[in-house]
Amino acid sequence: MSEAAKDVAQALRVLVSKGLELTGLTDVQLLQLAIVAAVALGLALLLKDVISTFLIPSIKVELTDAEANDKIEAAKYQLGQPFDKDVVPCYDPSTMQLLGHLPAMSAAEVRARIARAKDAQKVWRNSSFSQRRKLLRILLKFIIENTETICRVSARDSGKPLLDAILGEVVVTCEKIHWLCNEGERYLRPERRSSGIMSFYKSARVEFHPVGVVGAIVPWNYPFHNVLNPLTAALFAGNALVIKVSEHASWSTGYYGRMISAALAAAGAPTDLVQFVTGYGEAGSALVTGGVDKVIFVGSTQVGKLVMRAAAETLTPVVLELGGKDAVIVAEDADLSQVVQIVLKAAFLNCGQNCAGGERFFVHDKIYDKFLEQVAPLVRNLRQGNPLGDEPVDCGAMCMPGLAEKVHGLVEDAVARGARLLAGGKLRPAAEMGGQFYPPTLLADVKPGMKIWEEEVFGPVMSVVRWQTDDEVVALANDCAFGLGSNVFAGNQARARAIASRLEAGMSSVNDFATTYMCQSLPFGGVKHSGFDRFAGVEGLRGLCVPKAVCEDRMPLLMKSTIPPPWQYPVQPNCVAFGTSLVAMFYGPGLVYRARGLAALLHCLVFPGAYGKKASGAGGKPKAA
Ligand SMILES: NC(=O)c1ccc[n+]([C@@H]2O[C@H](COP(=O)([O-])OP(=O)(O)OC[C@H]3O[C@@H](n4cnc5c(N)ncnc54)[C@H](O)[C@@H]3O)[C@@H](O)[C@H]2O)c1
Repeated sequence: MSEAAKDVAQALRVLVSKGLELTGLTDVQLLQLAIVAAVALGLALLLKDVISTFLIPSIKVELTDAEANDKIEAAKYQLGQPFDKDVVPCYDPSTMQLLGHLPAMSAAEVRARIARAKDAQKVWRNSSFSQRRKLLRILLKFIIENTETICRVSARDSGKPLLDAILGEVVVTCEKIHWLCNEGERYLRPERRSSGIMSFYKSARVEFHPVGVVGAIVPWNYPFHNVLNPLTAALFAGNALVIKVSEHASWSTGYYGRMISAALAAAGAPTDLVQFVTGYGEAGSALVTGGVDKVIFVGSTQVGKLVMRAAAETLTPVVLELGGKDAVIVAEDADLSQVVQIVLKAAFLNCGQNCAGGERFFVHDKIYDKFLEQVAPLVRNLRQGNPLGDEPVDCGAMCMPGLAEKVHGLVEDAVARGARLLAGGKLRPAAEMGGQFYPPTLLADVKPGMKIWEEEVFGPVMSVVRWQTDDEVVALANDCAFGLGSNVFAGNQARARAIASRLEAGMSSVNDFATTYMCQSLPFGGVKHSGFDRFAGVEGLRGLCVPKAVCEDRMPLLMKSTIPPPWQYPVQPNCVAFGTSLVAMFYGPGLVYRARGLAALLHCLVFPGAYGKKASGAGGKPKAA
């Protein structure tokens, strides 16, 4: 036991014996008392928790037939079927069943929605953090009570298996709400900063004011999380949100939108605070230029550039969360029994339709064959089909029409240029498969020069690359236009960390995959063609605010700013000498400079007449006597 620990133990002994002396209790009685007190405290905390949970209002959301029963038969949607350009047709990509139509909004409708959100935000910006937490807790309670329905609706809209919906739609959303409720206020409260040397008598702080109306434009891969992600942060920061959902996954916003309206009403928030925009690129473009105060764009690099160009017209700030092509590096000493199942999830969760999805798997030469031997049969045995059918499936459908064909083109090109196809890789038309599917595919010996080396796949393809030295794998991984996430597995964690630190990416997970997103305190975002600025985490939350710098007198009765006499208009001949001596006194490198500065300052004040008549102060030097 260390000396310090011995001292503490001795102090405790003295305290207990004094306590026994004072109360007249035996040590057994004291122990009993302590146990009773601990149990009472535990019960009180439990009761508080039960009461506060009970006090969170519950909301009810009526379901339409198609939302309540995903087995009902509906007319089939034919790809390429002509339709009115004023509507967005919604269909289930796993079955091609037509789910309905939503309006393709005009620019005028988008602007009207922004105006409604603006009015609502004028009220909401004054809401307290406890009211904002209440809103989030209402949503969280609803999500917990309706997890399966939320996942089924998402599965129908986007074709993902229920487990993938739980992981990618619900868990991350709950984690985010939990973080916002627990830590959000801490990062949005005014933050003290140092006031500097010359302003030592001031107090300085940053205040985080809501930007106003946030415009979010989101893709189709996670229809629930893509809405709740910007919504929870934007509203918690005191903003309103206008959100443009993807034309390829709009149907579920009916259910999610009713959930949000009910939660806003139950929290006493203005119900116009969240506005949905449905439609195509024109509607998204109208949102960018329609008067929102900040744009969060989540989508492809190509469209991200258009958004940035449009936002330049109105000088609207943008966050760009764009494509990714994440590297997963596996070193020769990695624990394959851990790695194999993780890399399968990295490649095939949500059928590979993840921005931060594993696309490039760099496996060390020494374990390359063993890795492929273990992974290949598992990929071949992945079951694919309708996630809401009678048989369980591991992989679902491709949400976006035409994506399966695009992915297949990349696979064919890689095979033609020497890649080995070890699983999948066969395109079967939607009519034959009953839905838009592309099989889980494994490609070995992928190399630079293949299209798949450069382009984002956004589909169920695991491309495996061989490497030998750490320098080589870093160079290979960085040979990429994208830089969103990155992942390194090695038995030696320090080596994994060292490799990760050299990767050009916005995020790195060491001995895990994309785990940074489960830490909602961390920022999410990329470098290079994966975009810029950050969403999520402290940085993302504060990014939804205007960071206003405020400075005021620390003790106004004792000291306040006044312009020193030499600097008052008309300025005095000693004004420059006064300035130079002040600079030396405050910022001089060491005591000698500072003392000289002080002496010069005193001279300046005591003998102002020594500085001539000119305001220039003759270079700060006293005139010759
Ligand atoms: N970095 C991230 O956080 C993240 C997350 C998910 C997806 N993504 C990326 O999204 C892409 C897939 O999604 P997608 O196919 O829906 O992307 P996309 O860029 O085609 O569309 C995204 C959204 O932008 C809208 N849009 C289209 N043209 C527009 C315009 N001119 N102005 C404004 N909005 C416009 C679309 O209607 C849609 O709502 C992939 O590249 C993927 O990596 C990135």
